[in-house]
Amino acid sequence: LGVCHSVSVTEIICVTEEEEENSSKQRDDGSWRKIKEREGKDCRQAFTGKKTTKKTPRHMFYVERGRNHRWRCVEITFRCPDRAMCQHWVSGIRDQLAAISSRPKQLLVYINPYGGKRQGKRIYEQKVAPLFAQAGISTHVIVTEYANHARDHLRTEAELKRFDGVVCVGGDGMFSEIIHGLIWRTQMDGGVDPNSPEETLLPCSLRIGIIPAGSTDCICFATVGTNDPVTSALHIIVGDSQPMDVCSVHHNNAFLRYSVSLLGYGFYGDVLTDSERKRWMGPARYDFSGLKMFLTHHYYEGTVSYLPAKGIMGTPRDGLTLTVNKCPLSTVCVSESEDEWRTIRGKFLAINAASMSCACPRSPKGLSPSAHLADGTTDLILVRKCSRFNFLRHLIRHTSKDDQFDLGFVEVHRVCRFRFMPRHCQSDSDLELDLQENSKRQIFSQICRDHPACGCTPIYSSWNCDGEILNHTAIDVRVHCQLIKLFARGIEEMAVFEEITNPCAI
Ligand SMILES: Nc1ncnc2c1ncn2[C@@H]1O[C@H](COP(=O)(O)OP(=O)(O)OP(=O)(O)O)[C@@H](O)[C@H]1O
Repeated sequence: LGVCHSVSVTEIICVTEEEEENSSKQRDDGSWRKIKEREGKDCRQAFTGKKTTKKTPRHMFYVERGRNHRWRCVEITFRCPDRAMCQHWVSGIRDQLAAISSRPKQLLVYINPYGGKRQGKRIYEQKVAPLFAQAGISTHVIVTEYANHARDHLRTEAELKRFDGVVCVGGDGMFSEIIHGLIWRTQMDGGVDPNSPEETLLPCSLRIGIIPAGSTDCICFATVGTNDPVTSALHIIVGDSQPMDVCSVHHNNAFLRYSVSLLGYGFYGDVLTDSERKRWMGPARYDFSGLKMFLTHHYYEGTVSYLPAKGIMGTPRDGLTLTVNKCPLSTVCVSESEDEWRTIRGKFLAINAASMSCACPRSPKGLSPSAHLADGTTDLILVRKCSRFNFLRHLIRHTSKDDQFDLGFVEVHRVCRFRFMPRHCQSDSDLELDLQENSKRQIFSQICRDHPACGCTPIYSSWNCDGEILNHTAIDVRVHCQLIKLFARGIEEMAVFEEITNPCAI
């Protein structure tokens, strides 16, 4: 082997004492070889070790990192001629593992049996439950029976004090249920009114783990770097913690939904609305609706106001992608005085707020490549009315190295709060002002827009809130810094694990 010379204790899953019957696997030269690969598991159970001399054995245990951020559980067998020495090592490692307080011991698990390809239960039972058992984690498993079962259970019934974390087995919709239940419950228990956008919400104490088993697993991909149930299970076992911002979306002082990834009006709202009508097409519906909405080229008028974030590290265009440990731990948001607000009125093809990069296998850079998970901000991207050709240039840049914001009709602002008011909701005085300012031609186009039957652009779009359609178009959005925590660590850079400098390494 000879490649890895140390392993961090924090990445050991467990130690067990081997039976002596395996002695046939010992080599005469005093070195140790891989003894088994566990069948039926994605995780290879390799176990290697090497004695440098007969009397001074050395041990290596590690979570093996594969390609594309995948982790596998690696098992190493060490045999020692001196039984007391062996037991000393085993108990020493066990003591160190027990001292890691961030590792969960009790988990509440929700499985959506109907998410994705309906494999949630099988994935959990075959790939995840054995790893939890091996790591000594006890679980309370609930297989959901209807939509919002997990959310409602968390809101009212779940005995949260018994658990160190909540795990959801499913897709982004299931994750959304979990955060809605957990955040709501935390506010209720703490006496905070979740309806008011002026309230600072209380952070949730329980961490959330995502075992990807849906048709869209974007949150898992953006926080772990891959959609692999074993990798996610191992991040949970080692007790990773990744704080994450959450946007609360309100309409007239009433809470609508929470968002952690994308809030999109115009293009992305229309694509979602159209694709929901074509569920029978399966995942191909997103491509179909995307092409259709690109060709229809609708734009929408309205007013965007935002509170710029200050005191933060970085800008939406600094090219710094999110990597492990690089996210600023806290943000100083501006004092919310009214004169700090900025207002933009116009015609937009898309208004997007990306609270994370929104990277996915199709768009590895994502909507806002430099968005951070936990800095208390969201990147507000405004795509003004432009030609189809220009809009296509912007969209194509999401998949290339070119900067998608480096176009005259696109602007991006890092904000901690924003509001949107579609033009048809504006007050009469606002509309009058507009009419005076604008030309006669625009008055006609307004009349035209009020009668969509003529085939002109409809007057309003819908908000796509993490894959759900909102019932209102006039919204008030506030970012809550690090409101939740995930069993994840962001996306690791190679250097992080090539060079193990942890003093706690063996
Ligand atoms: N037992 C259940 N029966 C029906 N629906 C459920 C059940 N449990 C959860 N759900 C709902 O199923 C929806 C989709 O679940 P999930 O996100 O796990 O899968 P998905 O395949 O990624 O979803 P989507 O169809 O949105 O791509 C969620 O919004 C959730 O509320």
